[in-house]
Amino acid sequence: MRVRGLRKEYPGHTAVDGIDLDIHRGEVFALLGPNGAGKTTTVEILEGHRRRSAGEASVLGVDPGRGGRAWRAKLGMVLQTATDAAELTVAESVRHYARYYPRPRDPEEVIKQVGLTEKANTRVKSLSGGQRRRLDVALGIVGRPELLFLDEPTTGFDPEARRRFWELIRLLALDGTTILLTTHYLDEAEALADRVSVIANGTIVAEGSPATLGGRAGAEATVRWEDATGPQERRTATPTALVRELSAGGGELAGLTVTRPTLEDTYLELIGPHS
Ligand SMILES: Nc1ncnc2c1ncn2[C@@H]1O[C@H](COP(=O)(O)OP(=O)(O)OP(=O)(O)O)[C@@H](O)[C@H]1O
Repeated sequence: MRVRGLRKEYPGHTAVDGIDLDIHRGEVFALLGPNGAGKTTTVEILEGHRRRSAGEASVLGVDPGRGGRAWRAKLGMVLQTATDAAELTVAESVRHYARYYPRPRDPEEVIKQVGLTEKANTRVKSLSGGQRRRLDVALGIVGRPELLFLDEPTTGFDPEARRRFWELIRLLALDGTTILLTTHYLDEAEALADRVSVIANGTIVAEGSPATLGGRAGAEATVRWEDATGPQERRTATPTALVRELSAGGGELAGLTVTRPTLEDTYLELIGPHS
């Protein structure tokens, strides 16, 4: 996927203000950013659901503004707003969706992968919020997409469902599926994404791997410990040397921790000036 200078103007408001993206085949890419940053608008343009005001975009080699049926069949989507077929059962919904695609996955297998086997014969309207979201994921992947868009896919998931979903995404990525994900969960981005972009006010403010974003890899460590006078804290680029110096007397250092900025710390620092 290649995007250059993407813009979206609404009356009196620029939602996306010149975004460039390169997402390679088989890559898991996460878009991060505060509410209203322009993530969903960007994703919807790339899915062919929204017209752009300016810029270039190529998604699986096709301009998403002009993608036809064959192009659409190669995409999978989990949108923010749930699909509505409340009277059908889970199994009926997934089977129904599978029929739209030339090479669908086995619906029963997909239902199992999202952990809904026990609910296969339950009507969609009777599912809990998190179960409903898992069904959305099932519908997004049943067509065996080459490119999968996931817009805040795990909102409402319990922790176990989230871990299970992460496993599923890793399997899909191993299988060669390209994945574009938006999320507010920084641990999710860290667990899944090869690369992330941080969007604020419609522009990209940082891009990189979760480990190196915003200079994170080279950031100073914070060393904390306790001595007779109470809790101590020092920031240093050479924590090993500091710990060696502190422990020269041979005793244990009470309460010793060495931490680096988390992805969340880095993210909050990046968007700070924009929020
Ligand atoms: N149809 C619309 N008409 C006018 N403004 C819109 C429309 N859709 C979105 N916007 C505005 O565009 C901006 C970007 O919205 P968008 O939904 O892309 O943000 P987001 O990054 O996905 O946020 P969130 O994290 O809350 O989902 C917001 O200020 C929003 O109010």
